[in-house]
Amino acid sequence: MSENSLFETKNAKGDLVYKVFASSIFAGIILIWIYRATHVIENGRIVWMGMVGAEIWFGFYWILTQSHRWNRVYRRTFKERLSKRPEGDLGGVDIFVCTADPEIEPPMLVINTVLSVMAYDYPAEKLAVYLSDDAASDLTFYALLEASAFAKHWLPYCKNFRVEPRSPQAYFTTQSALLEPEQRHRFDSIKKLYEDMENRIELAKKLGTVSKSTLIEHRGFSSWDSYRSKTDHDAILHMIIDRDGEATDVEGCRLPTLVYLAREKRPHHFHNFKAGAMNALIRVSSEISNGPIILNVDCDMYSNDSQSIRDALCFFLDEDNGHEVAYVQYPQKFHNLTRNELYGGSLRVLSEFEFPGLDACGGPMYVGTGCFHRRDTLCGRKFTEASVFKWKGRAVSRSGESIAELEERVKALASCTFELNTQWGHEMGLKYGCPVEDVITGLSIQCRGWKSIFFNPERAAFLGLAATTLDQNLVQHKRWSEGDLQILLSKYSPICYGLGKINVGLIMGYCTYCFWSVNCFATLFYTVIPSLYLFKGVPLFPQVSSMWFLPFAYVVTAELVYSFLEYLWSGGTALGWWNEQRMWLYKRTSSYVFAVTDTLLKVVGYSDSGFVISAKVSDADVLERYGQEKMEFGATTPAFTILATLAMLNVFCLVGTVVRVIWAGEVEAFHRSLGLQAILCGVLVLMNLPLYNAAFVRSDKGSLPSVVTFKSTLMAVSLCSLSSLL
Ligand SMILES: O=c1ccn([C@@H]2O[C@H](COP(=O)(O)OP(=O)(O)O[C@H]3O[C@H](CO)[C@@H](O)[C@H](O)[C@H]3O)[C@@H](O)[C@H]2O)c(=O)[nH]1
Ligand SMILES: [Mn+2]
Repeated sequence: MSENSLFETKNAKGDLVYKVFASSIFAGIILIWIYRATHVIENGRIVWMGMVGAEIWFGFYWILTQSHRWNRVYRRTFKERLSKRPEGDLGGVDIFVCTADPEIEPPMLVINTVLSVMAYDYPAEKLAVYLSDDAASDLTFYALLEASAFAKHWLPYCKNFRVEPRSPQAYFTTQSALLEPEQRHRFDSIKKLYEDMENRIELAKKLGTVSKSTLIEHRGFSSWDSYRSKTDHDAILHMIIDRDGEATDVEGCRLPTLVYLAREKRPHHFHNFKAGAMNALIRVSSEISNGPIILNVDCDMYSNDSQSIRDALCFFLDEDNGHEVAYVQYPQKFHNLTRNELYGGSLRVLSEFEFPGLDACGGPMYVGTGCFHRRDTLCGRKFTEASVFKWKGRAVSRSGESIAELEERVKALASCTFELNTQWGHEMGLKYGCPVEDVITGLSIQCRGWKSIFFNPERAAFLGLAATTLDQNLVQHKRWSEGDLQILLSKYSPICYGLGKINVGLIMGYCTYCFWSVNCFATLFYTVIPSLYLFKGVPLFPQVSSMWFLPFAYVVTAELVYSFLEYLWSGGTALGWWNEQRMWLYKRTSSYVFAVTDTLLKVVGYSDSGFVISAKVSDADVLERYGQEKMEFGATTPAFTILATLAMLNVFCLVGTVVRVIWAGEVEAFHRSLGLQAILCGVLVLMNLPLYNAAFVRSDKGSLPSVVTFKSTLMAVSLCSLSSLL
């Protein structure tokens, strides 16, 4: 590392210890395989094959996950060295915020994100913020106008008092009362301004319309004259703040450019969801600001650290390694998690272990938000040794063009027909046709020779909203696991496409996610068959007294203890780990099942995968239960039917077995041959305690609907009786 390096990379501590440990697990897995090969179950060939299949799968999958842990690297930046360079050395950064539905993503949420990124500690004349609104909502547009006026007070306030975070909502809710008198006064007045703005926006939302005077005041609203519906309208583009214009804040300083864009939508033109929105933004921004660096965030992911742009630039501008870097990905973090992460949505282990592991093999995936890209790479440019990062983008010249003329010209880039017969969505921009446009785009960038960087600073750079109900979590995971599986089956499969282009460890790393959903088969088998056979009194695992018992016991216990420690090291709680195990089970037995089925249907041409937008607001009573960490089962969905059936089945098998053993006095024989099976079944029952509670005890709206309880009980009883007849 030289004196001028802008970042440093360190290897994880305790690497060797981990490698020894992992090798011992691997030995255990091999022994389990040998045991199965040498102990065929005589009267039950099919079940034996199922057990073999599941255990081969688990072993194989475990090997894949080692790519995340074998080597890990952690990054640190030296911003102070960057700031020694003259400010003039910094260039344009364009920030894209995407929103798609004013009901699911309320305008107040969206503008808080917008304000937080407008307030980055970065020269305003080099910053441009673009909001893409896939709903073309005049309410969102109105809120953005309000935000632009509020920004004139907010930005100087943030800079004068160096406040963090710079999302006003987050700032006002976390700010303590201990302020210097001078700031106190400004604080009160800015808070009042914010609340007034909020009231006006909420009022407009309630009335369903913006006040007449506002309508007349701003020419922008006339764009809605020809609007028919959110899937049928012209492109709408407004430069709300033009940094080259006269606009300044209340202290006379420049403001960043602010642009509203709703790309054209027509019913017979497919819009490609977020990927389509991003590509329209890439083109539109290239004619307005053309910043060589693009940051993209979801509308709920506000900036929590005003220094993040400078951190990210340390990687691109580093003299030794910056030329290889295509994108810098920050972890997704959330501000609405409960203490014990009821739905396991914190992605903790992913941020602390898995992505640093990928980073050691060539770089993390692109996960759609909190990611800084080089514009030219995103547009398809290949890596060469000469890819040294230069600020000199094509300067945008506006020779004598008025804002209205500029808007009119640039709008054409956001039309439905613009992309016809072009490479957009294929070789250029984000890729189309996959529910995880981000992952497939990142993979193809890496396959063109680029590296990426994972940067997980002490202070979270971005904070978003995690899903707050079980159903939402399962739906989100269905989208992710389905998208990842589709990548595996597409021409961008990391195995075929990536081989020879990226590191084998990285291919394995991608495969861990691509094979997520495939886990459903082995998991379903393991949660049903051993329990049913326990009920029948047929052993499927070695006896406790046998030597073969040891590898099973070792692999399972050691892996559980390790995953527990990993979770604690990542900053989680013990109960949080337990909750995550439950979610692990629930995702594998529901989301992943649907992901696999839908993907298969898509392959044969029967279905099309969409993009179900994650809910960002919930009813007050749902939120209250979420706060109390009570699982939300209050919906009649096929997913809940599966989960409840499995839960009932296991409890019936366990209870049935206990009754039988005590009745017949077989305790000793049972202990010897069915010990492991009973433990497995017992653990499944323990994991499902919240479900039984929701089915039989609770009576609030989050309890399991009685039709689901009834259906699942019926199915579980039928399965148990069927299996004991066979
Ligand atoms: O047609 C669409 C659909 C979605 N979005 C936006 O995409 C973002 C992400 O959508 P969300 O419903 O919040 O999905 P998540 O599951 O939370 O998103 C994760 O996973 C997605 C891929 O499945 C990535 O695109 C996201 O960046 C990543 O945060 C939001 O800002 C949406 O407004 C659009 O702009 N247009
Ligand atoms: Mn989201």
